[in-house]
Amino acid sequence: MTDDSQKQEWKEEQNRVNRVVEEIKRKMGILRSRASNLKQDVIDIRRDFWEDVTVNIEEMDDKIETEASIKQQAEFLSERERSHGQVSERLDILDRLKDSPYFGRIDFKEESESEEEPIYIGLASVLDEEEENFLVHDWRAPIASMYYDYPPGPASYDTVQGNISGEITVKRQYIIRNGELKGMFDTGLTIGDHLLQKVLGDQASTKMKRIVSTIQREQNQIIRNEKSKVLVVQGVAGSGKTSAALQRVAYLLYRYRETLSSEQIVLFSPNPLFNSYVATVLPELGEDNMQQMTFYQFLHRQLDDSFQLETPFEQMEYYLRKDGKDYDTRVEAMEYKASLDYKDLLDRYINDLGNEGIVFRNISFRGEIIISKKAIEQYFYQTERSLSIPDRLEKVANWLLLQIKRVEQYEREKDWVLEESELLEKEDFVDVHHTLQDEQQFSDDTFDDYDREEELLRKRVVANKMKPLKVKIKRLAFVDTLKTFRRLFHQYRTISMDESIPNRWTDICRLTDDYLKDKYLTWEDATGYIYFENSMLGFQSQRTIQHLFIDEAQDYTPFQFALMKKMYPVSRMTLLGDINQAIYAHAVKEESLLSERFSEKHERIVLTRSYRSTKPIVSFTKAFMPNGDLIEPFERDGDIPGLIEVDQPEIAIEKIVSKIDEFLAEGQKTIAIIGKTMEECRLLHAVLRRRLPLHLMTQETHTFNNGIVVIPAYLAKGIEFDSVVIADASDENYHNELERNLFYTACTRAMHHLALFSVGRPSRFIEQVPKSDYQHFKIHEIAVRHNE
Ligand SMILES: Nc1ncnc2c1ncn2[C@@H]1O[C@H](COP(=O)(O)OP(=O)(O)OP(=O)(O)O)[C@@H](O)[C@H]1O
Repeated sequence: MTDDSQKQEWKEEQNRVNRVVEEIKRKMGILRSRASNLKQDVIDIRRDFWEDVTVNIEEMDDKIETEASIKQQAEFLSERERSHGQVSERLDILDRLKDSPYFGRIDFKEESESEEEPIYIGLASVLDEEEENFLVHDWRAPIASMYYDYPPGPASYDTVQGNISGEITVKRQYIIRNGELKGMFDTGLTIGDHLLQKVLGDQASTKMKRIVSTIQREQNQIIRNEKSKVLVVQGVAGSGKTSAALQRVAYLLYRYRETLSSEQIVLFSPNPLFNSYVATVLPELGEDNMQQMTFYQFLHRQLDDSFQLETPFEQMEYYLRKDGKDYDTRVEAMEYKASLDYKDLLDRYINDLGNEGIVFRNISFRGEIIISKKAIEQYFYQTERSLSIPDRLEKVANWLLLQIKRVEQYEREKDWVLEESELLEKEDFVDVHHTLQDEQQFSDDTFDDYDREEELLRKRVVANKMKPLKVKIKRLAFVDTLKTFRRLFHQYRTISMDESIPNRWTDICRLTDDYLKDKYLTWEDATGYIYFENSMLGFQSQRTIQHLFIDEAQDYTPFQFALMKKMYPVSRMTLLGDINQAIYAHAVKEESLLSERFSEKHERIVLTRSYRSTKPIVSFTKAFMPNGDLIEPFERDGDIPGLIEVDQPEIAIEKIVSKIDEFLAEGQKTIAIIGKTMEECRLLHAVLRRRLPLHLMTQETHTFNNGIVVIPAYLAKGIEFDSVVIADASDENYHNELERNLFYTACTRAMHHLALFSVGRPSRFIEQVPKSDYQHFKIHEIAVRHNE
């Protein structure tokens, strides 16, 4: 193309941008006036609400009419509010589009057509003034999929009517800012390295970015996958798993907008910090956020307040300290209780409980046992054995409610009832009075009014008193689930040792019971207990949830996954994770959800390209991971990582401070000093806070700001920083297999710079990295003295 024709083309493209922006602005004008009319409507309806409804509650007919009138008015109001909400959302999207209406274009010639048609792709669709043709297609529209899937040449896409094929003659990318064309590239197979280079070279932020303009082909397969009930994504660090997951949510909400809403989607995230990190992506894409929670929150909300639940991070700290009480026993318990073998053991126990062993509670009223646990037990074990335990308990509950009715009749005659009737609420008296009046309409007999009133009052007193008891019975609180669960660790303590039972089983039983006695649930016990409780009392399944996303899926145990399947029985699942970032104790022995042997029927997508970090950082980190050669860096240049080895912690601190000063001088915005444990981080924070402005991130931290943070590796999961400092990369700190993964996780948080410090011998993992891939400085005391 000659210079002139290039200029001409640029001009034409800019003219088109202008036309589209004009149309967007015109539409915004219309919407603004619609929004203001709707707002005025809402204000008027609210102000005049009670004037516009006919309120008359004297007669039954009037009452019904009044209710209908209120309902109609309320519906009218909520319809206006809803419309106002929709118009505002559309305005928000158009506002974003007016600065950058599209980012891509393909010229597509359908097989049956003679001419190609340019398809412009942006964040959302825009129609022309006549509302007939698309000026911009939503990136999630079926036709837009070709932009992500094909280079110029033959291409096709699926529609509800079937597959449409043809040829892409042009594939182009744009950078448009404030309505001005800043860049334009014709691209080949991958979506322009140009643009990707630029986006990836930008600084990290405390909020995750959307990636719609540069989605890669393999990521697009995840985003648009509709076939699989269970989709497993194994992707190396920084390969865009979380990004793909979030764009997938946006895609699904668009694709199934008639039937799917954001409340029907749940994302399980690794820590509370991550929740806020990803919270802005969907709103920026014009969609509402899905429900987000950590697995800890999920389990915690199912326990009553009397339990104290250990967090996974506390378990991790215990594991990493390596010197806790009963350490070996507990570690073995962590491994075993993660497994499906343990779930089988629980199932076996639950099955046995169908014949004997459930511990029940006495039912007491006013300090007296009214139905003994023995009687409940007898009743339970007489019920039909072929029924499930929850069904049998339901029968017991019904029986108990009948018994309670009898007790109620009997209690009504007692003296305490009359005394307490004086404490009744005013409404109770009014109610009783009304009942009496109603009764009198049908009888002339008035001489026993007084007796009848007392009778009604007594009934009321006893009913009020019994109410909480009935509620508890309906909730099956007469089963002592905890005691029944604890029995397992007594009853099965000397269980015949099959292969799956761990060697330290007897000790595990003792230790488990010690914790449970104090109502302390260790993290490894939480899933088992909740599974047990739900199996006994009936699963509280969430049938409305259609899609479940599990990020960092490698950290979930097979048992946890089995529990989720029970809790979300109709949900499709997208599991995303990286086997190399498995950092929990159970991962040592147990099958991961991401391994090839994962027993669930699933479709698997593997992502091997790492986008987050510069090529030198990826080369450094892949060198010490098994199968690291499968990790492909994205071609983005940067400094090679530097390791400073010292023999005194004080010198390490000095060096860390000067490194961070360097980063700050370069204008780096987010800097993380990553430690292995919280204890290490607290120490670092205590020493460094006098020298640097920094924040300590703990498991309670829910948000973070630009600047310097001190954070343990396990809390930095899923997030990224411009520069990362590994505070102590010594062999003492990182030498076993889980520590390898922890170290990998920590280093791969860096986008642009990675600096490591080691007090004493550097980790054996660093020794696996070719010398040419990092700079190694040794500063020993002698040398320092010498320098002085
Ligand atoms: N197609 C893409 N276009 C632009 N940026 C991308 C793309 N894919 C990934 N990225 C960027 O790469 C970085 C890593 O992405 P993301 O956090 O989704 O990866 P991940 O696989 O979940 O990482 P990890 O497992 O290490 O937490 C982010 O900054 C993201 O914006």
